[in-house]
Amino acid sequence: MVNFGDLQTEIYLAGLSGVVPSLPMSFADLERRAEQALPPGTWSYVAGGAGDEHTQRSNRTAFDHWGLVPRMLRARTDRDLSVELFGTTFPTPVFLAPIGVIGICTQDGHGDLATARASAATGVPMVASTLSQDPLEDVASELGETPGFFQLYCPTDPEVAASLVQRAEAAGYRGIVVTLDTWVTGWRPRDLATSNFPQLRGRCLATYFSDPVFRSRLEKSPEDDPGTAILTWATMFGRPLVWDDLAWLRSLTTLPMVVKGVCHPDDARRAVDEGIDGIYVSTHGGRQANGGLAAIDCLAEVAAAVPDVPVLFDSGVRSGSDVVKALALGATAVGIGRPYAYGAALAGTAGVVHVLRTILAEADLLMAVDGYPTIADLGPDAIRRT
Ligand SMILES: Cc1cc2nc3c(=O)[nH]c(=O)nc-3n(C[C@H](O)[C@H](O)[C@H](O)COP(=O)(O)O)c2cc1C
Ligand SMILES: O=C(O)C(=O)c1ccccc1
Repeated sequence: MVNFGDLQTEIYLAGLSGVVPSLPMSFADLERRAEQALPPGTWSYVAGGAGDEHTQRSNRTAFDHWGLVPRMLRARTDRDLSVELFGTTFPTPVFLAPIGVIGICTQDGHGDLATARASAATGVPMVASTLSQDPLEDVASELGETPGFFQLYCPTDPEVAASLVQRAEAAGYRGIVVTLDTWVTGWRPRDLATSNFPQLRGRCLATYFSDPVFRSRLEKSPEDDPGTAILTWATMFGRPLVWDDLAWLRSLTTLPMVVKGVCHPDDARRAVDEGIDGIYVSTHGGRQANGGLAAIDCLAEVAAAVPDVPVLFDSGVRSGSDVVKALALGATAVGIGRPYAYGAALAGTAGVVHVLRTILAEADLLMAVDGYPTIADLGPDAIRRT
């Protein structure tokens, strides 16, 4: 297992032999190099967001108006970053957020597998997207000892939805994350300007195309008639989910079920009342709705509303200090999104591992310096709005 805290020592010691890191040490550098590494269409799809990207920017800038409060004389060398999620203890409080085009972010076109290998190497769980270049079973088989979760984009066809969930369960995923904020695609000027939507070009549909129920809806197989298969996918992609659907969704599996995209405490409370096991606060990285609140500003209120279930969080996390702030505001675990896609673009599995190690090493050192040796120490007193 990778040791996160040792990264700083490792880098300085290597420097004594004249070796400097080949991969970026700051998010700004990572982003710049990923832009050079990715094909332009993939870059704008990943980096872009909805509308004029105000929400996407706010997801980032909002972290700046939260400040951690340093506490002294609480130094400890036996720091513990582990968290418990649905009965499993994970070594760190971060996870890999679902990224539907991670498959095409690596040069070999198997970025989902590369990410799963990074998850296996680090113990950082992956939330595998419905939209993958390799079928969900193949992704699961690369996860090694690290438990994974499956993210469901609920299709309009209920039997296809049930099939996807059953396959995820059979493949060994430990929970289902149902994304609620993407039953239609947000207005994305960068992609519209280039008429580029990767899935409509047949990318990242392997889980669908390998699904027996989806295939039964086609006259010809996706191999024989990919055009019709893609259009059929596009027609059934997003079920307009309403509260009345929740009991049915919940009945599809006995695995823990998490709902993603919740930003209002009433929605969180109601979902938990209706049997949902975890709440995932997210604004989808500002890719879906523009003109909204920053996700980090929604977190504390949602977390306070559902004290008895895990609260996952993503949107705008770029550094270890962002992770620590989200934990202090009530997250149980914090999702890394675009940064690992950029790591994958630069160096596949090694790039994803590098991004996770840098973020976690910074989080660990920050907790050390600021006097919060364990995650349990990071309560509301640890953070203030400036
Ligand atoms: C290129 C891209 C593809 C994504 N695909 C999915 C997906 O398939 N399912 C999903 O629930 N969220 C998806 N997301 C949203 C992420 O899970 C996460 O909410 C978002 O990336 C967080 O914002 P950040 O990357 O700016 O931190 C995607 C995000 C990006 C950037
Ligand atoms: O790009 C996304 O964020 C995403 O997850 C998605 C995938 C398919 C349709 C709409 C959004």
